[in-house]
Amino acid sequence: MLQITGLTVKYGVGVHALQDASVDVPEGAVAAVIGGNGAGKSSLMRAISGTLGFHAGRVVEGSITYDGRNLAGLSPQKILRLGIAHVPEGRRILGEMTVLENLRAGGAIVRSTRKRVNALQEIMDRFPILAERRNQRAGLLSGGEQQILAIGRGLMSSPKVMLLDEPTLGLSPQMVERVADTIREVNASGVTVVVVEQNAAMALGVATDGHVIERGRVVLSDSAAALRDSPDVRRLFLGGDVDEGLGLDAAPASLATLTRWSA
Ligand SMILES: Nc1ncnc2c1ncn2[C@@H]1O[C@H](COP(=O)(O)OP(=O)(O)OP(=O)(O)O)[C@@H](O)[C@H]1O
Repeated sequence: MLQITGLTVKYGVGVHALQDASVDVPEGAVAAVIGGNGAGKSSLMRAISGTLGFHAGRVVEGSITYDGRNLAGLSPQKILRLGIAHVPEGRRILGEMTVLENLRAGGAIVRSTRKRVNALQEIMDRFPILAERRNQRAGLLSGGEQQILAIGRGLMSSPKVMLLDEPTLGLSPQMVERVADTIREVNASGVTVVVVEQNAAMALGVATDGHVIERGRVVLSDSAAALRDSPDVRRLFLGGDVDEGLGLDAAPASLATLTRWSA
């Protein structure tokens, strides 16, 4: 469904954030992209959603195709209309606005009023916490609730693909579990998900496929189950048994090199 081939991304004149990165995301998958700080994970998401320009970045080589269509040169609005929603790192909730206003903002670009009303109802039904707090200022929600709101806002455009950038950053273990369940629900409703995480245990716990990025290069791609079982991935990214609870035992990703994979 989404094919990233030989992608090289640069910021300014010097910084290579991604080099020759290739990732295939089949329809219906949950693809986890894991790696340490500064590995290039957010840059991959920005490249897909066409938002690199907001960060003074650009694709200098390679291609991204979605349902066979090359996304090169398309605006973020056009990519959103085609069915790819990006929930960026940091959630970007409008804290002074209500939960409802935040959700409506998510559908503003792509939907008719009638479709927006229907989407809103579906999201309220799916996430009771958002329905209960619909008229409260979004800034009063907990971090985890704000993440669920950010996901709900992304769903307002009825995407076929959702890009989630660090959805569990700064959340309590209980909230990490809740966000993981939300990702599963979103996927079960037919949305293909790409989730970028430093919490590798959470990401590989919900994913079907996984990709390890190290210093701008995709050094390993396999099924999530194979990555969970890989001694190297366990040592570098998991630090515990993922089956024992979504990331609760996870050590932060090590920046130790994975050179033998990148050879
Ligand atoms: N707007 C920018 N201008 C210049 N360099 C940038 C910019 N954004 C990211 N970079 C650099 O590009 C590289 C990849 O960054 P990116 O944010 O994609 O990594 P990441 O894996 O998402 O890291 P993190 O988990 O810390 O967000 C890093 O060296 C980073 O410093």
